[in-house]
Amino acid sequence: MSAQLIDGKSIAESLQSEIAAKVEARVAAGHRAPALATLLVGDDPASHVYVRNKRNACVRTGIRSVPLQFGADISQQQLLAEIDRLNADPDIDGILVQLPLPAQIDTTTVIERIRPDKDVDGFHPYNLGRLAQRLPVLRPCTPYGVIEMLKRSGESFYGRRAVVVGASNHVGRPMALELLLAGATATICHRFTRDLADEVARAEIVVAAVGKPGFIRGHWIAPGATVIDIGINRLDNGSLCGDVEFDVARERAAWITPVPGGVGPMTVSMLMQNTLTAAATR
Ligand SMILES: Nc1nc(=O)c2c([nH]1)NC[C@@H]1CN(c3ccc(C(=O)N[C@@H](CCC(=O)O)C(=O)O)cc3)C=[N+]21
Repeated sequence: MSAQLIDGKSIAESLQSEIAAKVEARVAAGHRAPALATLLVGDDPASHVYVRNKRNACVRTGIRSVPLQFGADISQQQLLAEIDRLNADPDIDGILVQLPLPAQIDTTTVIERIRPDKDVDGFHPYNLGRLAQRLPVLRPCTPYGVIEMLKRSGESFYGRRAVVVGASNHVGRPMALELLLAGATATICHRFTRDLADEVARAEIVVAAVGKPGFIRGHWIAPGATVIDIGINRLDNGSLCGDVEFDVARERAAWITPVPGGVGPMTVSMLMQNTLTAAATR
């Protein structure tokens, strides 16, 4: 049996239409359009796809995009001064600093400088802490997108065994917190996990967030499982692939997300949602 594909791209598009309607209603009620400032430092080629997709999503939802670009040699102090300016600007609702940053800049210092109520990435310790305490405000876009995608495909979480592979601050950890909030039994696996194949084989929901092409072997997947692939790996031939050995996994899973066209577009839609939320709670 071959798994059903979860069409993240089309779910993300429906979500953007709903966000567009809400933005339009706000504007009709006399508010200005929500505004998102994005700060791109240097030019990491991998950032371009994401930046382009964000720009398109802003156009589709009616969110005002304020793109700011800086040379790779900008000092930390200069970048922090930009954030301070945007923090204080009443016409800006959301601030996103594209990661990774060049080596002279300390990422934690930068993230912690963004006002929590403008932190549309949901990376600030305030927002992660709120999620950990079941009181989410601005939620990290990728994990939030995975939950929204599964809800909209009619999947339930209560009591289900979910295994997240990857324990990063921005994806794996908040993913486990989201699954826990949704009622799943959440396990996080990482580089010191002793028997990864066993952990994955026990999972009814597998979420891969490793950043290594084909790292999750298809034969590990339990028959009938739901497989969510967060990996976005660019191969030498220019194509994108996920962390899951897709062709084998899809013959065992009941539901699986493709790469591209799965979680990536959902991340972008949740960024639009967070920007709208930030504007509405201003
Ligand atoms: N502060 C910050 N926040 C982020 O959320 C963030 C970041 N920095 N740095 C880079 C990563 C990567 N990321 C992507 C999100 C969506 C797609 C995406 O839309 N992918 C599509 C497009 C594929 C294509 O057209 O090639 C897909 O998977 O179908 C890609 C990459 C967000 N990131």
